[in-house]
Amino acid sequence: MFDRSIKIAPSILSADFANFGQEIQAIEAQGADWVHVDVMDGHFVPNLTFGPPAVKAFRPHVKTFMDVHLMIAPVDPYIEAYAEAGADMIVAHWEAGPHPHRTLQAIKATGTKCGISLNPGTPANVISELLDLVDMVLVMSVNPGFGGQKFIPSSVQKVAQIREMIGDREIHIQVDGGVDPTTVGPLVAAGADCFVAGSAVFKGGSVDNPEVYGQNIRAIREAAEAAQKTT
Ligand SMILES: O=C(CO)[C@@H](O)[C@H](O)COP(=O)(O)O
Ligand SMILES: [Fe+2]
Repeated sequence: MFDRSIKIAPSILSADFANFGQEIQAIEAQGADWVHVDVMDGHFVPNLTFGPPAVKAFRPHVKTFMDVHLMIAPVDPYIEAYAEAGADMIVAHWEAGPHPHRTLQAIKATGTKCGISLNPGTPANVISELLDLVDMVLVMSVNPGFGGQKFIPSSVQKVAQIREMIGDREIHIQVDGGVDPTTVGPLVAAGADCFVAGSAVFKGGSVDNPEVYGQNIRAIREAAEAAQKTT
């Protein structure tokens, strides 16, 4: 059955880079639903993060669901490597190349779940012909590349447009960038169900003080569920 419940996916871009195994275990023990891995190439975005060997090293620590957000161009040559590394879902950017349909077919061929992401400057309607291929649409609510940026409010309207386009298809809408207890409510009302949060989850906590992660996750979830009740 399709899971329409609120899902919180902490981004390990905000974790302690010397301690990923324990950080992943801590966020899961404190209520994370998914673990979000941000892959950056220093070309599509001005930052560099995790190659397939790093993702493979994270895999045994993830007991929930690992979504891998590929901010790389070209993307097609690396899809199989990230699938083999253990991604449960691979998300590619619409802007990563001229053939997003082919990219999504390549992701599906690996057997992992499949998502398409849109930058803040990209309108919703470009994915109308791609929706039958995806399990999730990721709406970027900051320009990709870094954690800790300010939420872009027009993302709410884009989520609503995409929810309308999806109709009765079983597709998640994930929002990524600047999500916290103050920004999540309108996103839920617009139709999103999955929320990436980096700084809002990891701020103030550590593997020695993991209860703070729990408090931070609960604060986002409570704000989201409150909005869901009134929608
Ligand atoms: O994909 C990205 C950034 O490009 C994100 O996943 C960020 O890591 C989210 O961080 P916050 O905005 O929640 O701090
Ligand atoms: Fe991300």
